[in-house]
Amino acid sequence: MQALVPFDARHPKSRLSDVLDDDERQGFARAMLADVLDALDQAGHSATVLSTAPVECDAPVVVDDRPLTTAVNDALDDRPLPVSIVMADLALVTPDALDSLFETAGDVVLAPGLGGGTNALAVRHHEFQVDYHGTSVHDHRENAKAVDADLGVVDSYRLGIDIDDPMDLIEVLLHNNRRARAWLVDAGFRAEAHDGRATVTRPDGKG
Ligand SMILES: Nc1nc2c(ncn2[C@@H]2O[C@H](COP(=O)(O)OP(=O)(O)OP(=O)(O)O)[C@@H](O)[C@H]2O)c(=O)[nH]1
Ligand SMILES: C[C@H](OP(=O)(O)O)C(=O)O
Repeated sequence: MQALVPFDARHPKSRLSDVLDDDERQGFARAMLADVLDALDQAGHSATVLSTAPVECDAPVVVDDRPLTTAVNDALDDRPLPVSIVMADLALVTPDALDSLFETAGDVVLAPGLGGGTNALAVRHHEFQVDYHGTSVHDHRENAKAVDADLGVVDSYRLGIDIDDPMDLIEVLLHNNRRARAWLVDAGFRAEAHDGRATVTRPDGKG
């Protein structure tokens, strides 16, 4: 299945600004993007990055600086279905997790994110439209119903965790073994246990 990977190359991961400066957010976002692209490649799927600005990565890049929803809906209209939309901040994703998305039946298959987002989609219905931000998973359920699209949902922690906030970084240190984790370790981040809970520290840096 063809995959679109939306990526904000201009101002990525602003919710991490308390622990990463501008350059660091650019570097970390690109490390997560590379891991997502690797997983898609290993799962045997061709990926195109739908980016707000040119970006160096191991996939073709389409630059579209319009808002996410507009850019994705137009990209869907321009391509034969099925198409998946896999977010570039799914640092825990693996080929097996992606297979669970692609193999789940439905005209529209959702991989919900924590907090109401839509971390990944598989679209097999030509009238379905995306509507990101806010509680997009609810909006996508409604949009599927509005066009009589059968809905599938993937129950996957590796697809369900996107890296938005500083508290999400522990998941990368614990469950990613690729570029995103290496980037955090090189930047001085460490996972530590305190009072039975895993926490992230960065002894020598911001955060
Ligand atoms: N092409 C495109 N991708 C976007 C846009 N906004 C977000 N994305 C990507 O969509 C995915 C999920 O969005 P967010 O979690 O909001 O990512 P983000 O905008 O980098 O993070 P914040 O600045 O903290 O909101 C990420 O992989 C982003 O890179 C956009 O306007 N255009
Ligand atoms: C793009 C957006 O990501 P979030 O802001 O929820 O991380 C969404 O999933 O609707």
